[in-house]
Amino acid sequence: MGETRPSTGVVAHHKKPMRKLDYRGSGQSHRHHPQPRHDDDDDEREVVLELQEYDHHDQLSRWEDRDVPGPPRPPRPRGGVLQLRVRNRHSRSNVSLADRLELQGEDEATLRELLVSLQKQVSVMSSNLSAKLDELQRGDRHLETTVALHEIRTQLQELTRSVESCQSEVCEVKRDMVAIRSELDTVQQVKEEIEELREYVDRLEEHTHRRKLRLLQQNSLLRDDAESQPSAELSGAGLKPTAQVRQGLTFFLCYAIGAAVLGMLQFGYNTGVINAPEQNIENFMKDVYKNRYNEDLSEETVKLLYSVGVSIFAIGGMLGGFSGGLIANRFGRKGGLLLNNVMGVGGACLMGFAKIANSYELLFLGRFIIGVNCGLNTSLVPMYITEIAPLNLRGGLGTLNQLAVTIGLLLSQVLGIEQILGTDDGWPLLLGLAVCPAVLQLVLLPMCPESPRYLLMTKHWEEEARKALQRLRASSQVEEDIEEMRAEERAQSAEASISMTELICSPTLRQPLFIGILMQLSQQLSGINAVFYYSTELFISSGLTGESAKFATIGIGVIMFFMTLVSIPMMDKTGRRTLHLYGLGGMFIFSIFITISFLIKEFFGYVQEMIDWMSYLSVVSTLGFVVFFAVGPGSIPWMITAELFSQGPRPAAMSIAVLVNWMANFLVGIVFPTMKTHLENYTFLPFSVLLAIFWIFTYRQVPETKNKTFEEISAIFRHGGDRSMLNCVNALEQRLPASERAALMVAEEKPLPDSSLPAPPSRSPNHPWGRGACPRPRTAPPRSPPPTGLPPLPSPSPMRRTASEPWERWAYPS
Ligand SMILES: OC[C@H]1O[C@](O)(CO)[C@@H](O)[C@@H]1O
Repeated sequence: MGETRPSTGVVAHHKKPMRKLDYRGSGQSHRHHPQPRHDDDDDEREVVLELQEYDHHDQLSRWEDRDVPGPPRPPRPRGGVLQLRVRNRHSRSNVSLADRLELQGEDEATLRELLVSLQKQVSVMSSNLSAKLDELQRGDRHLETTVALHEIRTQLQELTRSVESCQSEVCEVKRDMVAIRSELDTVQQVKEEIEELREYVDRLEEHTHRRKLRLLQQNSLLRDDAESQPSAELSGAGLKPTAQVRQGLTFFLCYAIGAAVLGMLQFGYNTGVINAPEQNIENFMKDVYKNRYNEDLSEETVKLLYSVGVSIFAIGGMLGGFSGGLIANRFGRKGGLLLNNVMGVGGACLMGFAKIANSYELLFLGRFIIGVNCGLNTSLVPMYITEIAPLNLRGGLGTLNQLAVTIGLLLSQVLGIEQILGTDDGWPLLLGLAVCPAVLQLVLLPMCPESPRYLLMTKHWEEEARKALQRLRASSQVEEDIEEMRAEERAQSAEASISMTELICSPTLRQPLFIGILMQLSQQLSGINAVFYYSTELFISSGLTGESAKFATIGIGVIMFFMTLVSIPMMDKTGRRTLHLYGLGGMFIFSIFITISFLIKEFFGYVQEMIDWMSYLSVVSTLGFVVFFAVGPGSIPWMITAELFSQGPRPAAMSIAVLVNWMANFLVGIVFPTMKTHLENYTFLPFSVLLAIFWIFTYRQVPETKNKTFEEISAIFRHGGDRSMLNCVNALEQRLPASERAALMVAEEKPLPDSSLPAPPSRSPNHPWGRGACPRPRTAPPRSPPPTGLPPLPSPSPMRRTASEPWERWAYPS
């Protein structure tokens, strides 16, 4: 009974022929049965092992050669087929028994042999089989790989499509790259041009610095040599004597400053005038009330009414100070001052006639109007002085603002004593005398020139500006000043004026504005007015008699005046920042001494000697406090606020800073009595703390403005308020060796050839912005070079040559 397995027909396809392993045991070992073998004979016992094997590689390669994705392929045949056929010869039925027995022994041995051989064969087969299985398994992996490859192929095709679309994108990107590259070239070109422009500006700045240096040195040299050197020597050195006159104190400069500071005198006078006749004014109020309502005013109400009279002045001051910038731009510095005097006269008259009119309301109104007048003065006068002063005298002349304030204060203190006008009949005249500075200024001011900076940079009246400068400098050689103004104008993009909102929002102007405000606060919150308003009381409370306390207060005014006078020459030598630091530092120390003197009185008041000593200490401390105020914080805030800004933002900045000053002044006046009640011996301690804070702030933030042009000061803030520049007086001065400085003085006095001057960079005609499209929107086409040989300068806008409005014709008679 043969057991067969059908072999698969796929065999025919294989390259490798079917391998047929034929193990026929009978033919190998049995000699008794040499019968021929018949494959189909079922007597024969045979073992046939057929092993069919596919050549998978062949099959795979044929499939894989088909590159067109076809229908799903049939599953591959799994490996090969093993056929094992065992046929038993003993299955024949016609064999005899003897034969059978004979055969049995043989057969057993044969069978055993066969079995052994079969076992061998099976083991060979099994090892073959496992080898085959291994192969087959490898074949499986091939098949799986094929499927995977198919998938990969599909994905590859998709990938190909994506690559194609990517290629088109790459083309586009390439085109963009080309465009970007050309733009980069353009940017590079622009960068180079900016670089050139920057170099040009640097050279221009250096040129201006050198010119300034020459002017400064001329002045100091001429001052030193005026007595010792013959004029021939000066001209031999190439220095024109006119230069000395031009940058020095000319008659018109002194005249104009004298006329202007009357406004500050007015401020000082009205600040102090109300203190001395306090009792007389309160009597007047009581009388008026009694006459009107036929009843007495309570002491409290009188005090309240009096404090209204005092503080309404500060409220007017705030209003006037704040509107100063607006007035300065609309009517000019001189024009504004002239108009302001109308208010000065009006306010003074109202106060002077209040008693005759039997009305304390008139007194209040008069105080308010004179307050507005003083507020405007504190804004306009420092602005005017700063603008007309030559660079090297700006500090000293700026100090005259405060000197005038102290004169006004002193005058009011002296005139206010009982022996002069501090009486029930005298006080209206005392207050009404405020008409004098106003009238005097009305008379003097029309002859003064308007600020040339205002004329040139705000109004663009070049001719008027030149004339004004010529009068102020007493020379026709004013081109250098004009040039400095133009440089400033160019640097600020010809901004005629800047509004307050623009000022507050501008990042470059915010820092100087903050400094300006803090400087004003350092003046008022130092506690100076606490001393001024309440000094008599302070002295009495620290042990002085009423009489000596009054004289000590006048003494304070006198000291203040002299110290301010002394500080004038120091301003342009030592510098504003340094003096302000000295001033605040000294005030801090003496404020501590004031507190100590109060404490000594508290704890050792029972010892008479101690009381005497303490009175002495308190007077000396207060005087010291005032002396140091005069050194710096008295005058510097007024001038430095004007100095910190260039022409455009200056009026708006002054308005804000002056408003802050008045507000702080008002605050101290209102709060100090309460402080005294609550803090007692420690009343001055808050001022000490504030003084320390202001000192630190000044040290860290305030730049030195001495000998710097407005443009140079603005540049400090444009460059981010570089701390290293804070105390630098003149960067270029320090960079130049002494020999070069001396050479410059001589060489630069001669007109400079065009070639020695920085040449403005020219823009290529194919510049990407196009010709003339360079972003300098506010400048106009260049004009012809000025005589000093500087490069062509742009003019900000068409010049209006003459005054046209009625007030202008009145203010600037031609
Ligand atoms: O000189 C003292 C006076 O100076 C001011 O500070 C103005 O500069 C006044 O507020 C003060 O009364």
